[in-house]
Amino acid sequence: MNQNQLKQQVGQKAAELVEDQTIVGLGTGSTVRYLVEALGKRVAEEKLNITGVVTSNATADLAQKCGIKLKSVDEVEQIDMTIDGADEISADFQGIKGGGAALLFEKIVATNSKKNVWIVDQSKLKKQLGAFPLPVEVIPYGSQKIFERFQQAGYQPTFRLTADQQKKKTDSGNFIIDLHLQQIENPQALATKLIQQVGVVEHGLFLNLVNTVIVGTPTGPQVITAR
Ligand SMILES: O=C(CO)[C@H](O)[C@H](O)COP(=O)(O)O
Repeated sequence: MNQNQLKQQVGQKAAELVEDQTIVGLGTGSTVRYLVEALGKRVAEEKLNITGVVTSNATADLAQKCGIKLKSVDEVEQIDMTIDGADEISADFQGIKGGGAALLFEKIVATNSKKNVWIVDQSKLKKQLGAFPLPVEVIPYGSQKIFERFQQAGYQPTFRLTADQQKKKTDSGNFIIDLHLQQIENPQALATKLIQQVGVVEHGLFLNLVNTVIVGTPTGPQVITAR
């Protein structure tokens, strides 16, 4: 099974977990794409009555095409369950997200959800976080100064660029600086340091947010729940 097939497997499995009459947070990325398509199918075939709260314009476009009705996070009291992808997950269920530049809305939706589930292929499971570059969303004004401070701290930053070499803009019009850290010894301490930096809007460390992960493996999806 290739990586895409594993992503499809967990996207479809997660769609089965969604109950009728619930409010569902919909993450962003290629794995979530399969989830949204499978949910759209359930809406059409089973008349499943759900409301989606999206985490990006890309997911909003897809969900609308799939016939899923949407509300913004501010229009709902609470989200019953959010299902999202991840870039890395450590053994203690901490994660890095933001590979798709949607980390800000993803974290807002996740922190307003009763339950968070991540869907990943098995390559995303790691002993320790940090091999995947850690995305940090920064406001454009002063972003060069933040970049230089990250350089001085030894974080090996790079601005994320578009295909035509422009600084990538998030759905909120911010830039992404990716930190090439290799290993993150203390995710909580780093998270605290980053968020204290003026101009940093959010970072891709998602800590203590998830307790269920569905992992795609060649022998089928495995649901792992934190103790
Ligand atoms: O955090 C994200 C977007 O900001 C994605 O969930 C993460 O990058 C995983 O993406 P994919 O499912 O395409 O591997």
